[in-house]
Amino acid sequence: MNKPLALIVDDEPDIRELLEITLNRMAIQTCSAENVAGAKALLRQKPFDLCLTDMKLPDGNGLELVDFIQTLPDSIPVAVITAHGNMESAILAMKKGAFDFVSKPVDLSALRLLVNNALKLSEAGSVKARQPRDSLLGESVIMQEIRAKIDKLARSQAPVYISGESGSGKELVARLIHQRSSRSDHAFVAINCGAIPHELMESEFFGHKKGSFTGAVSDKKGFFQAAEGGTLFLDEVADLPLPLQVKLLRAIQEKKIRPVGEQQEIPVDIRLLSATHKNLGDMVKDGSFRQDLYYRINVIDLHVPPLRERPGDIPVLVDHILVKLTDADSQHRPVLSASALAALQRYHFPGNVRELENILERALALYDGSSIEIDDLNLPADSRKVAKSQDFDPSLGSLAEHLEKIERKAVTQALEDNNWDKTAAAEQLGLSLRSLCYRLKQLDMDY
Ligand SMILES: Nc1ncnc2c1ncn2[C@@H]1O[C@H](COP(=O)(O)OP(=O)(O)OP(=O)(O)O)[C@@H](O)[C@H]1O
Repeated sequence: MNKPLALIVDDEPDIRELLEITLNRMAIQTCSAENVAGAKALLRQKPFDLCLTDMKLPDGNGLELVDFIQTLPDSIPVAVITAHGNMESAILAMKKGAFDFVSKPVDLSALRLLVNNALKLSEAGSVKARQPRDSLLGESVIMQEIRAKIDKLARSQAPVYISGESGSGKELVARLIHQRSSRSDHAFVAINCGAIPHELMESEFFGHKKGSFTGAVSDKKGFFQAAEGGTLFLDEVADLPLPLQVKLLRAIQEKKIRPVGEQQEIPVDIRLLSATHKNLGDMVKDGSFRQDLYYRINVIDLHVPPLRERPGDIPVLVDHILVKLTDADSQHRPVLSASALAALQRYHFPGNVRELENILERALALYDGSSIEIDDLNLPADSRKVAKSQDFDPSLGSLAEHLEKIERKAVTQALEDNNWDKTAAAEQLGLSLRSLCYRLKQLDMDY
């Protein structure tokens, strides 16, 4: 098998040499450049598997190379070498598509981990070819965009902050990023930060040594060590108490943890994903969430929109859930009447996909065995009224056309009610301003 080929870009000969020796010992061939121009020329000539670049170069900076590599037909993993403590440039590089960073002075064991992760990424198409075990369903434009973003993010080590309402699919998104990444052979550890008693948090996160406190009867590994080599998903990250936020920030920044009662720090290799249904930005403003931690975990932001903003996803979700709940194949699953489906598409789903699962589970217990009707869904009375008055009649057009008509009517009504003030109309419709603008564009009603 051919040895992988890495490009090293640094203007300091000593550092170039150190990196070359380290990589050569890992059976990786290397080429070096001392500036941006030289690096670009080599990148055009040779099929590299990886690039390691210093940030400060005589004729420019490493970010230019990160940008340049994204434009190549076969983009390769690129990691930046940053001055110690300069998290800003590391974060900026990851936002631009660098898959990770290492800080100076370069810790060789951290470098080896990084290089191994990078090379797993470039194993010919292995990431893309890997079959996902879970799938994020939905044919709406926004869901297609989210799936494409997941594929892209799976190739990076950057922390991702997933926002969205409860039950909208944030954990599923996190699992998919992990399953499609080079870390998928290691653990995906999902933690609900709101469910851990505050006094146990430090030991749960970082582990403890036997005898370090009453009740510590043996050494215990924490979540970080459980996720070693894999992904740590912090759900409800907004619920972390301030003292733990400080410790978490340190662990992420240094890539090291110190178990309770232990003198030595232990290096850890995890990818951090986090989520919450709360508004972390507001919490930073009111001082209940640390700005520096927010900045660090929110390198890449991925928003999962509520189900009511993508009613077009409901049919495929219904099919999937009914198959899952009844263990039937897709041809023998129970079916929904057209009016029941239309009612679901009108419903505002405060509990999102999780609520849809519950509604269907209940309906399966109630329906008469032929098809699931509106009454079997047990939706709140007001949403049923609307649905009945707007029943779907297939002779008048397709379901998509029918839904578009309803949507157009509701949007126009809200704009008229609010004197064409988009912000107020969005509020009335229970949408963010951004989603209203997006919908206006889709409906060709942009003004
Ligand atoms: N697009 C989707 N395709 C298939 N299943 C989905 C989709 N979105 C959500 N689900 C399912 O809905 C349920 C809730 O999703 P998930 O737990 O990921 O939501 P969440 O946003 O993390 O919720 P919470 O904020 O309460 O933790 C899960 O069973 C998940 O598999």
